[in-house]
Amino acid sequence: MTQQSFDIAVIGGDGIGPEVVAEGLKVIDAVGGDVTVRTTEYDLGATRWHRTGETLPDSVLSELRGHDGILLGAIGDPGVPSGVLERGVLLPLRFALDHYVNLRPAKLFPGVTSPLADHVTSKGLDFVVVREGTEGPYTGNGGALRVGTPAEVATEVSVNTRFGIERVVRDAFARAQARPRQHLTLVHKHNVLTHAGHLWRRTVEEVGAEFPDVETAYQHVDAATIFLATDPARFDVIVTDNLFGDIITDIAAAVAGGIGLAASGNINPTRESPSMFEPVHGSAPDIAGQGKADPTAAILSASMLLAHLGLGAQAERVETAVAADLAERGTASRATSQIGDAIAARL
Ligand SMILES: NC(=O)c1ccc[n+]([C@@H]2O[C@H](COP(=O)([O-])OP(=O)(O)OC[C@H]3O[C@@H](n4cnc5c(N)ncnc54)[C@H](O)[C@@H]3O)[C@@H](O)[C@H]2O)c1
Ligand SMILES: CC(C)[C@H](C(=O)O)[C@@H](O)C(=O)O
Ligand SMILES: [Mg+2]
Repeated sequence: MTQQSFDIAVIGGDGIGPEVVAEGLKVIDAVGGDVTVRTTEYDLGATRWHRTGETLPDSVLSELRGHDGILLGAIGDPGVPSGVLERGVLLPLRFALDHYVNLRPAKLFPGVTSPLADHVTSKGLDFVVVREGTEGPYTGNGGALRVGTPAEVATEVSVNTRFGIERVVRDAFARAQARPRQHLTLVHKHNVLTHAGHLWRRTVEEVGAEFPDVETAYQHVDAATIFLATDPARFDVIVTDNLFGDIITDIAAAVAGGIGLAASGNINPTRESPSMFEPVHGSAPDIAGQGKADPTAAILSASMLLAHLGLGAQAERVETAVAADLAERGTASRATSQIGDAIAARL
């Protein structure tokens, strides 16, 4: 078999980011075989900002574009004003690299304890959220007037384009079509957000005509949170906007065994720019530096990266090793590096 080699950019970032990414890299190394993964580390986040005042320099962005994929830990730090790094590093990466599919699987692995009752989880919990990644209220379309006065006004306009919705909806339908259940739920709030909501609803109806095998459903986002907590088995693929997707994927992570297990991919399906894989969680300042963050989400994100590179067999091996580790782990608390070592050892 021919040796395959890939160039991966690594952004540890802030807080527990570098701690969990190190374990993801350990696992990628352990996959070995005829795959060579060269990694280049990029220093982005609070440390760089304190040192230089920079968030995401153009030169770094253009170097990142030259890689086959990006593995990221987390961005955000309590020592930096809120939003500076999130809006200065993380979102510019997702926007500039046109990561319009933010893919967030939620699956309850055997042996993992969910906060949901057994009779709820016995029906299964295995769905994927396709979160739009480049639009909605995230675009920065807004502003503030008369700041600090009693007459202050602030706006954050949600931007929804037919182009942006259609491409992510088509991707979600294709994913639903390829899954055994062939079911897609649109989550929005078209009873109140009538302009954006109806555009999403019509787009789902129209694109859906191209996927006659896929059954569709609709849920308002508030009701969707009920069913995520009481009957997650009803979901197969969920498609939703950027902000609703952010919120429901933290709930999805919680019911699937915890935020330490939830992986994600910021994907550019056209492959015109590298996709970026990262845990759903953030920099967890409350536990940073203590070696107790769960690196499983970062390891599963690394596995999604391998799959994206066309290394499906290797990705499956990682997922199998993670499943075995989770089944054995029980409620024992283990250090970040011990979990990474145990999963790598299974490979
Ligand atoms: N993609 C990202 O880079 C990303 C995602 C979410 C939040 N953030 C940023 O991270 C910072 C902290 O945000 P937050 O506190 O709202 O969310 P968070 O996800 O960092 O933490 C929420 C809770 O989950 C726990 N937690 C998170 N990851 C864990 C892990 N791997 N193992 C065990 N426990 C874990 C934390 O200890 C905390 O109690 C903020 O600056 C935020 O903007 C970044
Ligand atoms: C940090 C923040 C910008 C980010 C988001 O809202 O997308 C995070 O919460 C996530 O879920 O990746
Ligand atoms: Mg989030």
